[in-house]
Amino acid sequence: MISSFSWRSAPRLAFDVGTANLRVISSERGILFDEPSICCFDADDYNGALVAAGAKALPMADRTPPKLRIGRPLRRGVLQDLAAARALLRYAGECVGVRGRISAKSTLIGVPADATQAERRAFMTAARDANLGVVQLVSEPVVAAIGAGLPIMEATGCMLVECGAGTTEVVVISLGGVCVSRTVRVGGASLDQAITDFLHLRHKFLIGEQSAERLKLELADESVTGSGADCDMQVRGRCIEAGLPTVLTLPRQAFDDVLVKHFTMIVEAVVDTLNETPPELSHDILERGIILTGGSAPFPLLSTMLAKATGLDVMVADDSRYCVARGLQALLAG
Ligand SMILES: Nc1ncnc2c1ncn2[C@@H]1O[C@H](COP(=O)(O)OP(=O)(O)OP(=O)(O)O)[C@@H](O)[C@H]1O
Repeated sequence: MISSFSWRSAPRLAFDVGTANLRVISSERGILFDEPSICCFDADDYNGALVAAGAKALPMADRTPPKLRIGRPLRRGVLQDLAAARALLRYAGECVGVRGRISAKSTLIGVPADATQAERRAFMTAARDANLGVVQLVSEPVVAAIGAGLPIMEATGCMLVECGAGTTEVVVISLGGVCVSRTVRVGGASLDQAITDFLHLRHKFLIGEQSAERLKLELADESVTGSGADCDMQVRGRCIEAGLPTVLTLPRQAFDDVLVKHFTMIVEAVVDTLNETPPELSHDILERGIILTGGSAPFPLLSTMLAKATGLDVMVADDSRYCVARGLQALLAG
């Protein structure tokens, strides 16, 4: 329940720690820091000295010699690399002017709604090690709903799908609490991986993480590719058979199966959630439709498939990738 967020001294900062991006938010100035969730360490150094973090570390991914190690704090929404989390949180804190230890009860961190106790403890440990003081964890989809401007405190059901890089969270919220929820550990990052696997297995063609991300964003942008089959996609990488760098040209349509398979997992989670939703809340959702938030929300095929499977209106929130950040700012402002 939102009303249970209470603290003696008001929090000053909030951290939206995502699989793809880390954002730091203040109540007065909004987003102070917005960079990729990635670090590069010196693998030869006993203490694993930090070489670069955030935007400076991103171009290093897939391009490191053996003496460097790339670390990503989260995988599929779960904190998996504590050293990277600690280093990135500390770096972000320093970028926004955190010096020394923040006073107790001064930081909010958004976490997936289904985070286990162990996962929550891992976030607390990373935040403590990064000198962020005592932290309050808040449920990301609820915060996203606040950021999307949904009337979550009212006696009416709102269905929201938070589409991130590592997780997709489906919630039905009413009276400030989550009534029904489902989390699937798929998102923009697993779609990048599915595209990479498809090119590897079907076309014997290797591409890196950043090329997969660029290709996915092109596929998502129908103003560039159109939604029809008559557009060609050019992919730069290495042909396995020739062993040489080359350009592969494929029709846009060649990626349809990969995209449909990926979004089907999300559609199933939404349909399962609707199946469990009590009838009065179903009535409200019929009127209000489904709201999509998060960075992966603008993919047009997702809205199309959801509308077809449910018969409901599907709307992407304004500036969907910043809904969690806006919600955290609203919570900080009280
Ligand atoms: N226009 C777009 N269309 C489709 N996907 C997009 C678009 N813009 C960004 N993305 C994807 O959104 C994802 C990042 O979203 P977001 O910042 O909400 O994730 P995150 O908070 O880091 O992840 P999570 O909350 O799942 O841990 C990336 O996978 C990125 O490729």
